[in-house]
Amino acid sequence: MHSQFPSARTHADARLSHFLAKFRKRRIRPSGRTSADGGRGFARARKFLSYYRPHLPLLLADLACALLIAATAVALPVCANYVTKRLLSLPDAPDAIGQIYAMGGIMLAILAVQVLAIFFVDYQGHVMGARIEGAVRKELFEHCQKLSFSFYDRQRVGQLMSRITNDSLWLGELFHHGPEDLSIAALKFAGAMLVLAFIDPVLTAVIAVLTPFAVLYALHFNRAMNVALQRSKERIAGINERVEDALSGIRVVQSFANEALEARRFEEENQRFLESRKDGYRSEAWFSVGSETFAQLVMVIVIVVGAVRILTAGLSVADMLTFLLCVAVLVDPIQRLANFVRLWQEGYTGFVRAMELLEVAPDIEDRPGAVELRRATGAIGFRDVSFRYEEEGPHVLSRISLDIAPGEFVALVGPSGVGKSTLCALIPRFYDVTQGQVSIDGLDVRDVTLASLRRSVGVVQQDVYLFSGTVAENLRYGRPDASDEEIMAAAKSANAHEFISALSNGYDTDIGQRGVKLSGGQKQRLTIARAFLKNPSILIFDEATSALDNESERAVQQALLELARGRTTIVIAHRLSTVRNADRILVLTEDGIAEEGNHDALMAAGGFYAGLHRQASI
Ligand SMILES: Nc1ncnc2c1ncn2[C@@H]1O[C@H](COP(=O)(O)OP(=O)(O)OP(=O)(O)O)[C@@H](O)[C@H]1O
Repeated sequence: MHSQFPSARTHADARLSHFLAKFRKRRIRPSGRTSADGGRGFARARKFLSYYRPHLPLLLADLACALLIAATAVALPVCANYVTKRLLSLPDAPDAIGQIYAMGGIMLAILAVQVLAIFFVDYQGHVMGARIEGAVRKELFEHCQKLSFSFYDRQRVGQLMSRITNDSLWLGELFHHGPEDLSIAALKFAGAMLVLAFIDPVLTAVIAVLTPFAVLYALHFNRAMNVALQRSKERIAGINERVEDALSGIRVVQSFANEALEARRFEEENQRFLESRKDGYRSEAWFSVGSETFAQLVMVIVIVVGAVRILTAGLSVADMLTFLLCVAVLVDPIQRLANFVRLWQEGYTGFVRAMELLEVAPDIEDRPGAVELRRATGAIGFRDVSFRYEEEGPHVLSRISLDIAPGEFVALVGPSGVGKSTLCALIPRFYDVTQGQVSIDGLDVRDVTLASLRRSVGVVQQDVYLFSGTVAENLRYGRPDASDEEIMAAAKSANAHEFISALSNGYDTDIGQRGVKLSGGQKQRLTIARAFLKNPSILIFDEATSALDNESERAVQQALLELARGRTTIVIAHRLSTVRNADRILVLTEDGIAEEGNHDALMAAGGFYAGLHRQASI
């Protein structure tokens, strides 16, 4: 059964225009400015560092271990130099063998320290990274909960999910390896160069000259990898969006037999993702080849130049051996940096995407000094209210003024798309008025805290949304601390107890995702029971227009009347029976509130409402 009121535009039209309105809105990247922006880059760097604050002791221990790893790595060639240069040159000294064993012992002790430090860094460092990653994900999720309806009108859920889940996967590695790899690499490099400079400054200078070329090469491919990774993150978000859309709407997909179409669309996204991955891997391969070549090149140069200097400049074989050992220590930071750069790219692009989302300020927030709305009596006032969804868009509501008394039951009727739902959405501040004022108990809704406002207003929407889980869990959403008895009482008041008891596990029955295992009328009664538990002073009920059989409709109707008792109620009414019960009927048209009064008065006036009613009765 459809709405008993014929509409100026059909519902299908209204939904289509909703859809088009949404589509027309430019989907922006969450941040209006680019990540290249300098000031923002600085703020992000500070934000990045701030995540370490709760883990400072662990970070310091991590850095101390990094220092130990670097120091022990450089110490081993120095010990080798001592053994080869000092002890082997005096093989006849009485304690030479003993000293060699002693040096062996020292080197084993150094190795033991190194192993312990590596273990600490690997284990505790990763734990720290994972904790920070969890904190960022939590912050993202909590932030998303605060963003307003208008934000979600513009964004796609699949894309947002990708930012919260996929993109944050590398953050832990980044936060862990960032300080550790950089400090180990820098310390090892500096330590090895220092030892090398002591042994042979000329050979060291040759290596020092080569290093900037390696750095420039790395920076070049670093940038290419960055671009490719950013793109592939956007594309995996596109895949997420497709999956979310196609699986959430699987019933529509299958009923239109459009599985092949969806598969084709998915494959397009999949291919685009693959292409961006390929670009990334190409840059990565060039990068690895370059760093590996540099390492090998240094080794060859040391062997050749070192050998020449043994013959011509009196460099000892022991020094040459130490030199080669030091070059191995020197090459490690270069390879470590190469790995780190890849990791940095993955992690940092994810971090930037996370920050872009965190930088979106909720446009509906508590004003400074907002007061608690104590148990409201439920008087609602609209003063000269105008509203439009977009800055440049048309006004949906123009200069509406209206007073609703505490406890009044008001039915809102009118053609589809004139703004009935929009008008109601302004009361709990799902959107803020463009002009004018909405008040509850004489207080501007913008002057009270959002939490207390939304506690006072219960909304039962036409598009029933239930969460996966059991019946009881869904009901408890209305009041998390409700007892089992209270839940049952609410279900009884909402005419839902009987059908719930008949389910296989009663209140513990799993209702499937979004309540797919329940009928439309049953779902609506559950949401009414949820509102009973919430017990708000003001109730907004967007009556379902979809088919409910007579019995279901009666059950929902009774539940609604029961729920409305003692509270201010606004029903966006589609059924004659609801309208008849109302204290006052408001007819909203494109020109504003065209008529108001009770059923009899409006019928007697013979205006728009009477016309609608007559058509509906035919
Ligand atoms: N989130 C939105 N963004 C942009 N435009 C919107 C949005 N929601 C609604 N609109 C537009 O605002 C107008 C009023 O919509 P609203 O849903 O308030 O009408 P309604 O009278 O409740 O319709 P119905 O009876 O069909 O539910 C419509 O033209 C609609 O396209």
